[in-house]
Amino acid sequence: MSPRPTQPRDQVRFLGTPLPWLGALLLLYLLAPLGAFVARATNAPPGVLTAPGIGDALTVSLETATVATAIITVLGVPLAYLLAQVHGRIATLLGIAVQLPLALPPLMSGILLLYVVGPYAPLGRLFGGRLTDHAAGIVLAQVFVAAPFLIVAARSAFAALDPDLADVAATLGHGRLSRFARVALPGAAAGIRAGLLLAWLRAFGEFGATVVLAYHPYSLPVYTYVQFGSAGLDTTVLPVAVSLVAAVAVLAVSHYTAHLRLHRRHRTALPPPRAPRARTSSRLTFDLRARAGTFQLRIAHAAQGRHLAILGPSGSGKSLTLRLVAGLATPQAGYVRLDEDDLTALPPERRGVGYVPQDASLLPHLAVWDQITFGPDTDPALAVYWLRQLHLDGLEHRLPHELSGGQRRRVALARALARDPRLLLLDEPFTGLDTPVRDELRWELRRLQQGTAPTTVIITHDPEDAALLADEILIVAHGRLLQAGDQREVFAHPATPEAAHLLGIRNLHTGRLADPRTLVVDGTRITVAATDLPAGTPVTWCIRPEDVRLTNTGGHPATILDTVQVGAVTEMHAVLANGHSLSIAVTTPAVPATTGDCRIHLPPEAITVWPTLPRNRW
Ligand SMILES: Nc1ncnc2c1ncn2[C@@H]1O[C@H](COP(=O)(O)OP(=O)(O)OP(=O)(O)O)[C@@H](O)[C@H]1O
Repeated sequence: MSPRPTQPRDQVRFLGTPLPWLGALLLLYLLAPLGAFVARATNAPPGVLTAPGIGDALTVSLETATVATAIITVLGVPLAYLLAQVHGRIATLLGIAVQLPLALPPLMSGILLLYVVGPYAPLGRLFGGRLTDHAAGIVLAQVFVAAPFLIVAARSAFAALDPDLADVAATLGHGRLSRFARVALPGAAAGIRAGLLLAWLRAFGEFGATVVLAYHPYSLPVYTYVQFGSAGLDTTVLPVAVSLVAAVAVLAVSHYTAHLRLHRRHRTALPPPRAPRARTSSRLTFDLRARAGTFQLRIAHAAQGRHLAILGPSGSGKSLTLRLVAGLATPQAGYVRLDEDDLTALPPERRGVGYVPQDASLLPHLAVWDQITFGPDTDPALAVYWLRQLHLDGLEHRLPHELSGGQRRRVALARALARDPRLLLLDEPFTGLDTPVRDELRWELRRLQQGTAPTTVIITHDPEDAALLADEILIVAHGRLLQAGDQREVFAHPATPEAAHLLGIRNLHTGRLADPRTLVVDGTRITVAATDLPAGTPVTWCIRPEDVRLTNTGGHPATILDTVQVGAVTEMHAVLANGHSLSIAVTTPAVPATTGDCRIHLPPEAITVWPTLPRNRW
């Protein structure tokens, strides 16, 4: 989402505080010397505006600063990337080490460098003393003092990247180097550009280390120092003016290029579409043990169905399971198989698995067509097929921020499908979408599943997603499998109260068995299908709202407190005489909105009973 522009009212409020005055004070301090310089320069006697040798000094400074910045870029960007990847004590130590040159007075940095590249140091001798008092010495000094500016800025930019982008790129077939070049570099471009500018400016203005390491040839700052020392303040007017002009020119160019758009928009004609080749659906089998921090996951399943849903509460290990299957996380032990193929040892880019993370994770600098064909071996004809199937025609040139939430999800889906994966992994694909968009996309996905889409595994919190998009359900909680099986079977017979809760069954209560066929709930006796539990067992029981019947005779007295018509379903909130709440859902015939006394029938075969165990939670 793009940041909200500052409103004029906000600005007015800001102006009423002391903050602008504090900022203005610093700005005044920063600009005052420049103002004073301009005043002095305009009144300077004409004779001081000549400075023999200044052209050479300027050339030396421009060239050495540019070469130093090039070296800093080639070496510093990979170092910054590496530093953004490592964590812990080593990362902290490395971070401190690369920032040390910032803390040292440049003069001392020059002295330290002399120990390494000076004429009597081993490296200096190796180069016949040409690393000092030479342009090479200026470059070495500039690299030392200016490199931290790039490294610090680029490291922050790399660290701020959404890791899902690299994960998606991996599942699309991009190896490590390609992910660095195609995902990390463009993503961190703004930070790198800012770091480069700072590094160049710092290198251009470098004096302290340079004067120790390479007094000759004169760089512009050293030349200015020499002029000042030998002929006084007035003779520095021209060198200072030249420095200012050069710095302002570089800042202006940088400012202009910062607004140039890095992204490309697709302009060529699309090829004719090609449908994915028909194939038998693959069966997923896995047995995985993994750790994430203190969290332990142990999950195994041999899928019988073609489409799996993993249902579970937040933090139960659903995403971790999906990432393990995709190869984006490493298990402590176990395997992942697709049919007879063992994927366990394969990196994500070679698993042939499509992955759609929770928030679509589109690359911000790529237009829709480039997103969909981002996989290195994506067939453009297949990409066009999915573009059309997912109703994205006409949006090819749009950038992610120009798409709606639903369109972004469609692009992410098309991108994963365009590589023709054998297995499609979807991590909560409808989160954050409003109901109509969610419904539309859900039915769209179901249509694709029934057609050409590959085997799918979908993670969801929503039982409706599972009912619509899976023929097999896995319920996980606390890193363990609670129940797995055919979708209808799991919905009809949840294995535990926690599973029932996750399946969205609302009428979940406790009671005690008077005998294997009679449940007592706060004095109300309810007949259940025969259980093999002994009399006196404390139990948890449930009945689906749609299984509760309104009746004229028999049943239990109850009071309807509220009735709501939700589409074709009438939902009622009732209480039994003992005060227990019950949800009732009636589809046909339409029930008039009503409240008041009634009688309800709880069919014994619709009631599920579990012995209450101390660890049962929902
Ligand atoms: N990098 C990590 N370091 C430490 N713990 C982690 C890490 N990644 C995940 N976890 C922990 O692992 C557990 C499982 O995480 P996971 O993302 O798989 O949950 P989830 O079931 O997908 O949850 P949600 O529905 O909220 O996305 C959580 O308790 C989480 O805090």
